[in-house]
Formats: sequence, structure tokens, C-alpha cells
Amino acid sequence: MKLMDLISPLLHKDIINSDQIEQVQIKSLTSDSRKVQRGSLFACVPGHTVDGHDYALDAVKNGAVALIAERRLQIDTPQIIVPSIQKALPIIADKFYSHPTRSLKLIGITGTNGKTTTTYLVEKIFKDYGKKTGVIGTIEMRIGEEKYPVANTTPEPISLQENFHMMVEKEVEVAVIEVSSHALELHRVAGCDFDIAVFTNFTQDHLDFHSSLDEYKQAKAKLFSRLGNAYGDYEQKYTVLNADDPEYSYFAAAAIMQGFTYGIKNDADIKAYNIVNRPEGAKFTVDTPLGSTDISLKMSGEFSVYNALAAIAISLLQGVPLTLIKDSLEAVPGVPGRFEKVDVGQDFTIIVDYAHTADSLENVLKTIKGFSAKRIITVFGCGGDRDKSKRPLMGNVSKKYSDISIITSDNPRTEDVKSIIDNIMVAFKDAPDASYIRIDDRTSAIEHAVNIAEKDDVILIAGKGHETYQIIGTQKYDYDDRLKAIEAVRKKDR
Ligand SMILES: CC(=O)N[C@H]1[C@@H](OP(=O)(O)OP(=O)(O)OC[C@H]2O[C@@H](n3ccc(=O)[nH]c3=O)[C@H](O)[C@@H]2O)O[C@H](CO)[C@@H](O)[C@@H]1O[C@H](C)C(=O)N[C@@H](C)C(=O)N[C@H](CCC(=O)O)C(=O)O
Ligand SMILES: Nc1ncnc2c1ncn2[C@@H]1O[C@H](COP(=O)(O)OP(=O)(O)OP(=O)(O)O)[C@@H](O)[C@H]1O
Repeated sequence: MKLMDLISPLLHKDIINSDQIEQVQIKSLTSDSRKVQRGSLFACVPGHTVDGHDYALDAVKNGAVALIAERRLQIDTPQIIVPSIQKALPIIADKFYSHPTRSLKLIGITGTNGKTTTTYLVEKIFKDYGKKTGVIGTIEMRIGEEKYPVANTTPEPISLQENFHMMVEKEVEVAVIEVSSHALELHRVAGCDFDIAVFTNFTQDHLDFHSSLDEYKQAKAKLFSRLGNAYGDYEQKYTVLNADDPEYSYFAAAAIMQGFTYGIKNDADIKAYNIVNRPEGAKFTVDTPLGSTDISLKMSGEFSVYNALAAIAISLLQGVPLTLIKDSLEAVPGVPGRFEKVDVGQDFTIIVDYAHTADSLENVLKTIKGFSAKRIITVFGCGGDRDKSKRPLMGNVSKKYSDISIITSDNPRTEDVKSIIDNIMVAFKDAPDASYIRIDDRTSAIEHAVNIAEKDDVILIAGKGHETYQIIGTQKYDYDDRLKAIEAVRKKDR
């Protein structure tokens, strides 16, 4: 593509070395100098660790034929200077990849918890409805049955648009993506043409990145105000909102498009009642503007009912019949690392769950408490270099619902495990000695839980869920809670 065509949508730009620019053809886009190829446009992104402008010369040496930057560089190459790279990049990435999201039915899901689970439910429903699906989220990217690794829940704009382009080439019709607050704040999804924007819930998280809860909320709400700028037929753009969330009104005010609300407590278009929570899954009846039905999930917990309601709302808005939605939801076996049972024949229950916020931990523990009369043993930690204020909050939740809390490490990153655990331990200062223990090493913590477990006890191993690594320092080491639990049970049995 001609550079001049590529940058044509940018309103504010200065062109440096313009005498050379008319002929420049762009063969690829990248913001990583190590990935530059001959004919690349290199985008200089000021990062959190380093400044991409410092790599512009490397990029040119590697074959970049033009630069897009926030300041003029002393390099004899065509340069496009824009006020904000973060805002410009999604726009040119969208153009470079021929506006792929305009050809997709694009569903964006935001909220503190429930995004990944809801994408799985929606994917299943649309597959059963005969549509080819694409999914981008925390666990991976999926196109039909193919899986691809992802670095971020919501990838940076170039990868994101490249992924959408690949989806279009592979004839995907419905794409469902998790939209993180980071992505919204950093404008990663600015080039996306969403058809449905979904809000699951809002609780505390990510205060390492957002300076306050208010800013975190404002970032999330951008998904809904953005819908108003969408390309195409406005009447076909919808919002789906959780009417029970305390922040519902805030998101409703940001959401200028019509759509469905869902809930259990407050008035809602899609409303569940008669909820029965069982270890084998939650059962409920749902009323919708298009009829009522009973649904028997294979996933437990009131929070699973909420995720199912969001998926019902999305699917009904796209014309999927309620009978098909019911059958699909009932067939979903679960989501990796979300309330996932580890069963190798032991006489107690082990559940691995991705809960890593106070709210999600509380939901999971409440669910377990609801159907277990025996002891609850919770193994958990908190991530290093991330929101510190949630540490005592998670400690309090574990103390409240668990008979025994085992406090351990969970991706300590560059922080000292002991000091992370100290922050959590604040919650236990008045707790009885027998109700908690700190064990820095996660494997030993899981082994301890398994060793003390008695018949019908429930062990919850929280925080890592589907993750297959532990991040210590800046290194990722192989680590899987599910495998560690299996090894611990086998060791106990020997
Ligand atoms: C805070 C944040 O968002 N960081 C993201 C950011 O990294 P960074 O700002 O540190 O980048 P940097 O290393 O300073 O590099 C700046 C620029 O210089 C370039 N560079 C760098 C070195 C070099 O030799 N040459 C070169 O060109 C880099 O390619 C980059 O363009 O840009 C990277 C590349 O796109 C991202 O992978 C990285 O996400 C990291 C992994 C991360 O942890 N992000 C989290 C905070 C995040 O975004 N999380 C949300 C969801 C969380 C949730 O819901 O739980 C997500 O959407 O994933
Ligand atoms: N609707 C919900 N409300 C509250 N908690 C939930 C909900 N759905 C799932 N959870 C809890 O949150 C954890 C994470 O769920 P899920 O991965 O679906 O959310 P997410 O929004 O994708 O999270 P993340 O942004 O951290 O990847 C689950 O393991 C479960 O403990």
C-alpha cells in the first residue's frame, strides 16, 4: 500500500522528508524493530519500559522505509509525525488490513470478571448456529478449531488488526473479543467496528495501571461510547449490560445504543430466577423478550448464571433461537481453569480457579460454601508488580469463607514473595492460628493442602487457573496448578 494512502485518515500529521514520500510503498507494519522487514513502516511507540523512538535507527537498518513517530528523528527516512502514536496506530492498522472488522460481526466484552467465560459460551452458541467463529482473549486466539498463542488479553493494535484480517481470510463471520481496560486506555481497539458491546461487572482490579477506580471505570466505559462512532448501520449496533451491577447506571449512561439488559435481582430484559446451585452445575429459568426456558449448566455458581445471561442476550440480539441457545449452553463442559475440577479418584474435591480479585474469589468461595458442608481449604497468592491494594482484600475474603487459608506465591515477578505474602497477611492478624499458614513455595502449598484434606473437604486452588507458568523475576517457568494437584494426590497415596 502507498504510504500516502495509508496515512490519509490521520487528521493531524507532519510529513518529514516529504520529497521522498510519494513513491514509498508499505509492505508491513510493526512497532518492534526486531520484527522489521524490508518495506516495513516502523511505529515508534513510547512504552512503559523503553521508548520505541530509540529503536528507529535499528528499524531503518533492518529495512524500514518510513517511520511514524511523535517527534522528528535525525534519520534520513520519510517520517510521519503525529501527536499521539497510540491514537494513530489503530487507525492505520485498520486501514492497512482493509478494515477487517467491518466484515465481521464483532462482539466486544468488557468487565472485571467473566469475560473469558462469556466468550467461550458465545463461541459455542454461534458455532452451533452454523457460523464460523473467531475468539481473542486471555487464554488464546481461536479461529474455528485452530488455536494461536496471545501475549495480551487484547493484543496491541497491529497484531489485533492482523488477527482480524486473518479471521476474514479464513471466512470467520462472528468474532468475540475480550476488551481489557488496558486496551481501552491505550486505544488498542480504536480501529475496531464493534457490533455489540457487553458489560459483565465492575469491581476492583488493575490499580497498578489505572490511577483510581474511577479511571478504571472510565476506561471500561469507552467501549460503549465508542459504539456511537461505529461504521455502518447504527440501528444494528447493540449494548448488553448487567442490570444488577452497582455501576449499571454509569455504563448505561455511556451506552448510547439500544440493546438488552440482564440480571437476577433487578428489572432486566433477560432475567433468571429459580436458581439452584449444585456442584454439578447451576440450574435456572430465564425469561426473555423471545420466550422462557429452563437451562441446566454444567458450570456452578451464580456468577456462571450471569455469564450465561450475557451470552443469551448477545445471541438473541443476533437472531439465534432460544431453543438452540439452551442446548448449546447446556453442552458447554466448562472453561479451562475456571472452576475446573481435578479428579484422580481422591475422596475430597479439588477445584482450580482463575479467581485473582477479591470479588471473583468471593464468588467462587460463596459457591463452594453453598454446597459443601465440609471444610474449605483455600490456596492462593497475589501477583507481584500488580495492584497491591487487592492483597489484604483477597486475604479477608479467604479468611471469611475458608476453614484453612494457605497463602503462597502467584507470579511474584520482580517482587519478593515474602513481602507480597506480608501484604496479604495483614488480613489474618486476628485470625486463629489454625486457620491459616503461609508457605512461600506454591508446589509445597498445594501439597500441604492435599496432605491435610480429609474426606469430602474442598480444596480451592485460586489465581492461576489455565496458566501453565509461574513468573519469577522476568522469567516464565513451567507451572500448572492442575498438574501439581494431581502429583500431590499421587504422592499422598504412595
Ligand atoms: C503495560 C502494558 O500494557 N505493556 C504492554 C506494552 O509493553 P511496554 O509498554 O513495556 O513496551 P516496551 O517494552 O516499553 O516497548 C516500547 C516499544 O518499543 C519497542 N521495542 C522495544 C525493544 C526493541 O529492541 N525494539 C523495539 O522496537 C517495542 O516493540 C514497543 O513497541 O507493549 C507490549 C507490546 O505490545 C505489551 O505486550 C505489553 O503488555 C504487557 C505484557 C502486559 O503485561 N500488559 C498488561 C498490563 C495488559 O495489557 N493486560 C491486559 C489485560 C489484563 C487483564 O484483564 O487481566 C491485556 O489486555 O493483556
Ligand atoms: N460473572 C462473573 N462475576 C464474578 N466473578 C466471575 C464471573 N465469571 C467468572 N468469575 C470468576 O472470575 C474468574 C475469572 O473469570 P474469567 O476468566 O471468565 O474472567 P475475565 O474477565 O476474563 O478475567 P481476566 O480479565 O482476569 O482474564 C473465574 O475463575 C471466576 O472465579
